[in-house]
Amino acid sequence: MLQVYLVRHGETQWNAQRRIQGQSDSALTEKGERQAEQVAERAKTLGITHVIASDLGRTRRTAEIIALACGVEVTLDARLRELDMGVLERRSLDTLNEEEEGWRRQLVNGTADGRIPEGESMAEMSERMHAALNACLDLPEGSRPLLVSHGMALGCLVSTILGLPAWAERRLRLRNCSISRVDHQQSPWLASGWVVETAGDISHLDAPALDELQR
Ligand SMILES: O=C(O)[C@@H](CO)OP(=O)(O)O
Repeated sequence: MLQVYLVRHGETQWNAQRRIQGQSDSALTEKGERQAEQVAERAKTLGITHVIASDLGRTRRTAEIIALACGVEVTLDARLRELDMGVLERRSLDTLNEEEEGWRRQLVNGTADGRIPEGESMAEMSERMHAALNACLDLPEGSRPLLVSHGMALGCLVSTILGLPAWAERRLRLRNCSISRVDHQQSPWLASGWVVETAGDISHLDAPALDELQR
């Protein structure tokens, strides 16, 4: 049975400032670097054979720290990027006007194909995230990959594996450097395919970051 570990990157400057990143980027904070070290220590005990990361800077940096601890190289996969948040990228959550806040909320309230202007829908992101996860099935027998991605992207992946709609992702709190695990099982009696073993585990962190919406 293939086990795949899912890690959100460490806290960034813009997470701490409540600024929207999407496919734009900001550097890890000092706390984010420490979180990455702590998740790397945990990863070292898990027998990780591959570290595969979104190609954005914050995930690359987190992945490099984890890969070094695990003695493997980082592979980049752009399908693991955060949702493209179009015209709202780089904006502070606290400066959105009513119309802009409406666009943002459409993403998480079930509006069919809701998207921020010039951005991506949850359904589109779900499709590319599942493609990246399914690519792990082609790794050699005995592989144990760890994917480094983003809050909404991983939330959407885990939600849809559970059978929830892609926009239910905010019902899952995936904090910076949390670990989730999904397994691919083939069973004649139980659901075949991906199952969620654990989601949002932060027991390896000494001081978990607040989610940017909680701040
Ligand atoms: O893009 C962002 O601003 C946030 C949204 O949750 O995602 P992440 O920090 O996980 O990249």
